[in-house]
Amino acid sequence: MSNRRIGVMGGTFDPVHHGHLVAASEVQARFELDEVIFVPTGQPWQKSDREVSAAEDRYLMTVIATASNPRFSVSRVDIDRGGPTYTFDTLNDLKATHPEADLFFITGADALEQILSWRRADDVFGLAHFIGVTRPGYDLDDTHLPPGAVSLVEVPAMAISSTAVRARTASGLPVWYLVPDGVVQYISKTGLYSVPD
Ligand SMILES: Nc1ncnc2c1ncn2[C@@H]1O[C@H](COP(=O)(O)OP(=O)(O)OP(=O)(O)O)[C@@H](O)[C@H]1O
Ligand SMILES: O=C(O)c1ccc[n+]([C@@H]2O[C@H](COP(=O)([O-])O)[C@@H](O)[C@H]2O)c1
Repeated sequence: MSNRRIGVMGGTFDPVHHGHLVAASEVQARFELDEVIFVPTGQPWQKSDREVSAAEDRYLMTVIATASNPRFSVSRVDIDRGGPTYTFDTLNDLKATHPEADLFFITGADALEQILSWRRADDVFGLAHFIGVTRPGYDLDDTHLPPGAVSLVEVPAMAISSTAVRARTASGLPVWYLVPDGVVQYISKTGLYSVPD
């Protein structure tokens, strides 16, 4: 029997949006993945220059956003480990719980650009095959990465960022259709991203 094929979509997801979901869905189909596990970060250490929402809010929004897709699930490994999140740890933890699986780590073009600055960057490529996906505004390039370690995939262009969703909410602009309906409702119910009066 062939190994189970598991996609891993790591992100801060503050909040999760349709850019993340479309990328995961496209890679799932193209690479015939059995499932895609979304892994919200604990502390995203390369975003330490800004406030990041509570891990539980980011986790719950990711659960809400992925609940309707039977091939999507959400893992708490990075949140429960505590401390700064390193993909080296994420992949080792997922390998321990899924020893028979082949892992495929999905990243947008912007994250792919930064990979050599990650902790133990040389070692992460031995733990998963990396899949870089297109993102409007960024060049998708893997010439800085080990040959054969990365596949590049064009996904439907979604010019959406979590930064824009937070900024729109703070300015009172709608975020309907940028994030799933349940996430719009979660943001509104909790007051996340609103500027206090
Ligand atoms: N619109 C998009 N299209 C393709 N990939 C995306 C898109 N948005 C995010 N990604 C990828 O999803 C992963 C998680 O992204 P992240 O949670 O940091 O979202 P973000 O929109 O970049 O957030 P922020 O604006 O807060 O920096 C990264 O690999 C990122 O490159
Ligand atoms: O391993 C690292 O040092 C590292 C540094 C920055 C980002 N990452 C991972 O890259 C993914 C996208 O991160 P971000 O910050 O763009 O949301 C997420 O899974 C992070 O844990 C990993």
